[in-house]
Amino acid sequence: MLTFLFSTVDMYIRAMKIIETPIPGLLEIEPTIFGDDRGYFYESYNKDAFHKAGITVEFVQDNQSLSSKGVLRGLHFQNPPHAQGKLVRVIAGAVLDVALDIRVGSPTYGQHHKVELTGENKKMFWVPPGFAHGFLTLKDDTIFAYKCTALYNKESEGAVLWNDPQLNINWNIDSPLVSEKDQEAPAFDKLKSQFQFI
Ligand SMILES: Cc1cn([C@H]2C[C@H](O)[C@@H](COP(=O)(O)OP(=O)(O)O[C@H]3O[C@H](C)C(=O)[C@H](O)[C@H]3O)O2)c(=O)[nH]c1=O
Repeated sequence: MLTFLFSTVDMYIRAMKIIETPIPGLLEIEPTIFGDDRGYFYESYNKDAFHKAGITVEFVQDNQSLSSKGVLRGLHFQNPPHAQGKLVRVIAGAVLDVALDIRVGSPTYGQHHKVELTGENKKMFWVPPGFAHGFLTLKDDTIFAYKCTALYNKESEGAVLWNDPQLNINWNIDSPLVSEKDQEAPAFDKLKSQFQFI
């Protein structure tokens, strides 16, 4: 029975359910939501629960952004030694969130995983260092919040072109609102990734 309770695919930890993705290391997380006639409560981060789930990282910076519908931010990363792991979620609204494996030597190098994060589903997504990250907002007034395992370091920032056809990411949109910086990001085959798969 214990084995069943702690299967490797869905581990039920006190405050959350961990769901593995086709890319090892990328995890979807469903927190336990406590609802009552006032509304809801949930732990958006619990160090003990995360460490028990194997996410034994320390977060050092929290970020938050507001976007209208049809905004695409990404695909971004910071190069080593400033690489960031990100625990991302949507406080209000909805996004299609994407993480792209840019670790040289990884069996899933160049592959991505998509997940819809919304204020309703309160789902979270753990994106370790070694992935480029981005999202497309699906609703107006979407508030995106995330914890980072390394501080912002502008000089180490890198990006991959969001609609590079070789990545085959289906964003379901032709013309999102993208920053000039993101529109000029290099194609994946021009990326000289500094991340090694270990
Ligand atoms: C990321 C960041 C930005 N900034 C400043 C730099 C710019 O003056 C301004 C907006 O930055 P940017 O246009 O890069 O913001 P996003 O496009 O939302 O970037 C983020 O979007 C994707 C989805 C990510 O995963 C990254 O965490 C991050 O790159 O905030 C800071 O001061 N600190 C920071 O940590």
